Amino acid sequence: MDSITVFAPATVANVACGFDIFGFAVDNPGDQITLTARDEPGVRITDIIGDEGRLPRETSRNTAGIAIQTYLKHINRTDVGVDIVLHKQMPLGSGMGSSAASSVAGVYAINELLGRPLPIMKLLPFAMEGERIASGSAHADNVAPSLLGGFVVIRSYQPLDVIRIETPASLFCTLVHPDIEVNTKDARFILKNEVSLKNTIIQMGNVAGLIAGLMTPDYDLISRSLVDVIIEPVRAILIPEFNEAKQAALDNGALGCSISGSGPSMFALSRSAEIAERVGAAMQQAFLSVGITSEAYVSQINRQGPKVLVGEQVPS
Ligand SMILES: Nc1ncnc2c1ncn2[C@@H]1O[C@H](COP(=O)(O)OP(=O)(O)OP(=O)(O)O)[C@@H](O)[C@H]1O
Ligand SMILES: N[C@@H](CCO)C(=O)O
Repeated sequence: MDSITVFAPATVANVACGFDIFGFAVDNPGDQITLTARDEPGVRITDIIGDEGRLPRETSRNTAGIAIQTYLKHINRTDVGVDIVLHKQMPLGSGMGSSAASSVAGVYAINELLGRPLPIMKLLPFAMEGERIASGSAHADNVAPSLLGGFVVIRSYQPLDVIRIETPASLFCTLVHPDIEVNTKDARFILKNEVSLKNTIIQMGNVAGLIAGLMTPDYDLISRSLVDVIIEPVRAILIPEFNEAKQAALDNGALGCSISGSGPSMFALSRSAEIAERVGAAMQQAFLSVGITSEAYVSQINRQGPKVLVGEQVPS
């Protein structure tokens, strides 16, 4: 095989109470990448479509490029030559894991193109390198769910310990992206370094409650646990109409609603597709009331992660 096209899904990181440790994948949007083998060694970005010229074409500054480069170095295959065409199908600085979707699509595609020398789980550190250049921090709560699919817990970063959690089949996510931009680097910079013992205890209770609620499953427990007393109060000011959009989601039957990743997108979880659609319309209306247009996406938790669109998937 000398060419492959892969799609990697967007993700909701943090999931209210789990800053840097929880994330899940959704069906759409996502990024698409095509890799074509070349005789001459080296990783080259030949085209990026859909970024309005804003993303770095330099391999070592693009999350897809850096993920592929560090992967090839690790497996001692710097002799490999590959051309990258990246189709950005989601906005930058969106809070939907745009930088992560590119790096996951890239590293997954190169591993398949080479006949899968590494198991999927081992690709995670290379995708995390993409996050390091995008936001200054190699956080895994976008790349891990995009790569593995499903709802993921990062129990530890050193050593990396990632667990995939079962979620109820009828759990639906509404993701609303208001047409404004928040840079992850900036959204991390405004966070406080100290947290009170009182808030730590509340947050730990919600973290444990959310996992128990998802695994049982217990929708009321999920609902009670989708609360963030540490990060959301600080970052909410970056999102105009945050409180109104959140209230609209809850009034329309959402189990909970918070910031997706570092924002400005917001997510809500609901018990059915119908409720999730209604919640999305109400949230969009809240943004529109102050003249902010938005896109809404409704899907189940995506359990598949990346998928090969053109080319052959290596059998597992
Ligand atoms: N392939 C890529 N896709 C997206 N951003 C990239 C890529 N390569 C490099 N970057 C850089 O990463 C930054 C965007 O990352 P940022 O984390 O702010 O957005 P995001 O990934 O959409 O956010 P979030 O992780 O909150 O969803 C931009 O500065 C951009 O230049
Ligand atoms: N956990 C990261 C995710 C960024 O999408 C943050 O909130 O900064």
